[in-house]
Amino acid sequence: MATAVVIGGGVSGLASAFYIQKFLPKYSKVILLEGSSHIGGWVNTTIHPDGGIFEHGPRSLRPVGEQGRNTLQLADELGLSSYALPIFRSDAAAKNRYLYVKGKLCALPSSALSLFRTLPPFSKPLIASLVTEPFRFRSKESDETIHSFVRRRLGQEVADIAIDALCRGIFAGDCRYLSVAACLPPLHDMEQKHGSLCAGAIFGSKGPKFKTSGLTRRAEEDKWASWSLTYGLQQLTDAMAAAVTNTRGGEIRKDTRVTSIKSSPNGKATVISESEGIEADLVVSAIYSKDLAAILPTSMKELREDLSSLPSVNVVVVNLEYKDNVLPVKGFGHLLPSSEGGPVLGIVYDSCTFPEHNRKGCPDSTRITVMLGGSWYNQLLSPEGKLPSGPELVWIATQAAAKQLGIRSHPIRSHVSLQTECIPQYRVGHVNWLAKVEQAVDQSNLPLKLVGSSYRGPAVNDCINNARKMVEAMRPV
Ligand SMILES: Cc1cc2nc3c(=O)[nH]c(=O)nc-3n(C[C@H](O)[C@H](O)[C@H](O)COP(=O)(O)OP(=O)(O)OC[C@H]3O[C@@H](n4cnc5c(N)ncnc54)[C@H](O)[C@@H]3O)c2cc1C
Ligand SMILES: C=Cc1c2[nH]c(c1C)Cc1[nH]c(c(CCC(=O)O)c1C)Cc1[nH]c(c(C)c1CCC(=O)O)Cc1[nH]c(c(C)c1C=C)C2
Repeated sequence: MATAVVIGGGVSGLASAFYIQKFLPKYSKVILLEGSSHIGGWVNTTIHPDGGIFEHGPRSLRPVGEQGRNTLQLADELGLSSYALPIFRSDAAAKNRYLYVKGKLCALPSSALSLFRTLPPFSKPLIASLVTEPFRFRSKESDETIHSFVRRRLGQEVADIAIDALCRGIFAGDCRYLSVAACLPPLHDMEQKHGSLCAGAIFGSKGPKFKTSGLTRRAEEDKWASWSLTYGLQQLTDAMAAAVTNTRGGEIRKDTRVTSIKSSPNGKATVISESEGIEADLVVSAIYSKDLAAILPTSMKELREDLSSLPSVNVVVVNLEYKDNVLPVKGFGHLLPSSEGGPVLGIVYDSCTFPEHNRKGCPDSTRITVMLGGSWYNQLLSPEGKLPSGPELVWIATQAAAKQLGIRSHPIRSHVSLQTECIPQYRVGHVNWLAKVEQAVDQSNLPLKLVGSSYRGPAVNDCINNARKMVEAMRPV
């Protein structure tokens, strides 16, 4: 009888436990240990008694690529297909994304035709950057910042405005530090293999054609741009948790923080929490690398130091709800490039993307989420280093909505969450860092595997797919 212990009950830990049960029957016991009372990690949905939904973490998933299809397949397996809420590619919520620059909302290009127009805040049509792109020099470096990569290939303006904002809207981070090889591997590979992004887009492999069924077929045939679930994204992690506990030998223990891992002489490990020690044949770490460093044996000094060196950012998430339809435009949301200054990263127009999540009987109400902080978190702090109080943060977010969207009314409901160290920042050299860390783990005497947003992508789809790949690599041939 073999035992697997999964540390961390976020989407990565839940997916690891689910796939171990599915593909590795030799682990007759699969025990997931979660330090807090909440299962799902950053996936966290509040459903108010009137049916109105606030997402405090991720809110939509992409259906495309290996990762996107894998999550759809998982949702199918979990019996969630009738709960899927798609955004179609033709919907305003899919087509319209905005930048807020110099006091104006500026629509980003949403069609091939719009590439030929000069769209503010850009000084020339984006096609001008694309036609010269194949002739830009190819870097000899194995990695560089996203900003320098895009400036080199597409010009200063695209890097300073569009890519700067995009990195704030995905990593809450600064493209002048983030690694292109680790954060945007498809773009990096296009240059490495084809010499240019345009050539890569034209001649690059389109990837194998996958057989589709169930949700993957619906998503492809009906042209989904992204999706959520009737009860928000936590419905996915709740269903994963239910599947794990309903399978024989599966167990989830909440409020069980792992304090150390020790190697045992028989190749096993003992996973120690405040209440007990569990002897495990396999240990999966599904926690932030810095948290893993803190529970590894002190003898693993270099690995602990490496794991601790991965930075991450704090994000303040403010959900606001207004009684009426107060949005001046329809779309997914808007982002602010860092040149705008201040701690506001962007605003998501939740009631436009998922009107089904509005409170019952109030289809015209407006829900938005103001995201603040990230790499600019310090700008939120007082000179004494103190974060404003909850009501002060609601005021800051409401003022941002008033200035950027012209919303003058008072919110009828609000919620503030401080998400501490929530998005790891893959800086230049991350790929080498990861190779070194993984080699050290393989050579250690612990039966340890690493998954989670610290390593190969922060998107929920990445977390789930990387957990599946980790488990599949251990399948007997
Ligand atoms: C505001 C925000 C918006 C986002 N938006 C999107 C989006 O739109 N789309 C998208 O794809 N992704 C989005 N993401 C990213 C995505 O949500 C995360 O990267 C992903 O959920 C990380 O999952 P994880 O399981 O790897 O880690 P986590 O969610 O961090 O889970 C780790 C778990 O381990 C537990 N833990 C830590 N230490 C211990 C210990 N010692 N013992 C036991 N348990 C421990 C923690 O309590 C936590 O529950 C967003 C993230 C944030 C913060
Ligand atoms: C303003 C801050 C943030 C917003 N979302 C996130 C932050 C930090 C976090 C986040 N958003 C997405 C992902 C997953 C990426 C993936 O590979 O799937 C994460 C970690 C999705 C996403 N959000 C935006 C884009 C372009 C993407 C990529 C997927 C897609 O095209 O849907 C842009 C965006 N994010 C936010 C806003 C307001 C915004 C744009 C208008 C909020």
